[in-house]
Amino acid sequence: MQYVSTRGDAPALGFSDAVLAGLARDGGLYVPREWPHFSAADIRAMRGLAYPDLAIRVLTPFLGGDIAAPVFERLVREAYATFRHEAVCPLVQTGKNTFVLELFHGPTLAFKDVAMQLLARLMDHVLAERGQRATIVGATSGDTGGAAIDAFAGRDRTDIFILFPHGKVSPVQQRQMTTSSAANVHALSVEGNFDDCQGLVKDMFNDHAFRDRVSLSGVNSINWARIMAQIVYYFSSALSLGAPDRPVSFTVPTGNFGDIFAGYAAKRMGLPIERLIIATNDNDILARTLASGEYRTKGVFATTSPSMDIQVSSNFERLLFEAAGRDAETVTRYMNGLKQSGAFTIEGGELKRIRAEFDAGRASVDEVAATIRTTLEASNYLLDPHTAAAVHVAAAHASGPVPMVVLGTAHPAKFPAAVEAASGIAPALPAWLGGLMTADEKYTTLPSDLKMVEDYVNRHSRAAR
Ligand SMILES: Cc1ncc(COP(=O)(O)O)c(C=O)c1O
Ligand SMILES: N[C@@H](CCOP(=O)(O)O)C(=O)O
Repeated sequence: MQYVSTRGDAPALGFSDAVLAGLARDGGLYVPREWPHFSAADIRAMRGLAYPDLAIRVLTPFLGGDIAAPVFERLVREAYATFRHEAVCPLVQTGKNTFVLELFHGPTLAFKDVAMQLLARLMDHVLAERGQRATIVGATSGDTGGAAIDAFAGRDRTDIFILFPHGKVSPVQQRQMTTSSAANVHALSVEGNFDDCQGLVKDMFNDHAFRDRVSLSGVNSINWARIMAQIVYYFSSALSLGAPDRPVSFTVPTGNFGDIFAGYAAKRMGLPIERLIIATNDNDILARTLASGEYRTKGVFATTSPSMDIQVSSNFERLLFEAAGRDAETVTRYMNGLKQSGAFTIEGGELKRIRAEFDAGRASVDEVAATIRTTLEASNYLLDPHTAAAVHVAAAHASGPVPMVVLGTAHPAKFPAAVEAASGIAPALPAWLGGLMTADEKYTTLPSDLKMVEDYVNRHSRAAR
């Protein structure tokens, strides 16, 4: 299996190289050259597999032989042994034909753990085989950072630098990043918003001299392995609901478009997915884009679902590549428009292809709060604000006999203030995270300035030459 860049101007890479590369050298994102495909019989044969076994079955075609089968199997089993639920990603019924797929039973209580626990082990393995070190730089609106720090803390071959927006993440999220005592962990509080942090990370990748000097790698969903690992839970949940003999729809709380792109990938691989529904909060650029065909950034609003407070939705580029028939020139033109004027217009045929697979809706802060309250009353189920945004949007798209699965992306205890204000219940952190809110914090505050951030990384990375 080879991976190609959405901008068409970077060399195609094998799996291990694509994992280490993160962003392609032409600024694009790697996607598999072709989608592996499972027949209905293949999918039927996956029924009853435990989550790690399913992950091995679904993901092996992406490896292209780069990782030996027994090694991959060990890494997968170790990754999912860190989860506190036997099913890893259990499916819970919350309504007549509606379900929440709980993705928050990993070490940091968000769906990011599902991919990050595997990615850290994969990277470590590849670096060890090659006798190399890497510098990992990541941007977070709250959850990726904590998950990455948990997964990479103490690993000798990597130093990890996480940029989070100063004062714009929840206290629990901040402490998951700032209380690590591992010497290879660097939490950087950037004076800006998430888009600024993500822009800095992409600029570091596009500064090739810097990139090569520090052996830069990325763990945001620009990294193909992040998307890849997230494909598995679409299979696990659809199988529980009768796939391949019964279609399923998914509503996904969306920011950077990574999680829902994994659903699109699952569909391309043969999983019978009826609709993929993008749920946004007040930062509704994707809902506006699907409605109008124009992708136009405007200011970021602070909401009660901070991890979705995003305007530049990185993985939408991967979908544009597919919708444009894999025409990298079209994608490059769109992305240049975005860089120059903060906007681009999607052409008719592409928009039609996107609308054929996706719907979109938005939940305001008030609608999120009302959904937390009404779901608790009706189903005795406490939602976090991100999942609540999706439950609100899903209600408008539920269609007859097709089950609707909402991706439950975070545990309510990560956002206790918003959840308590909405429901009157202050969700407690699990006992094993009990010391988090009293542990000492360690982080560095930096302006949103490329040179200053690069200088910091350069001085603190053991991979820097
Ligand atoms: C809790 C939560 N829900 C939803 C999202 C949106 O996911 P994605 O960025 O993959 O669209 C995020 C951030 O990524 C998140 O942390
Ligand atoms: N919501 C994310 C933003 C980064 O997304 P990623 O999936 O590209 O890592 C977060 O919580 O940090």
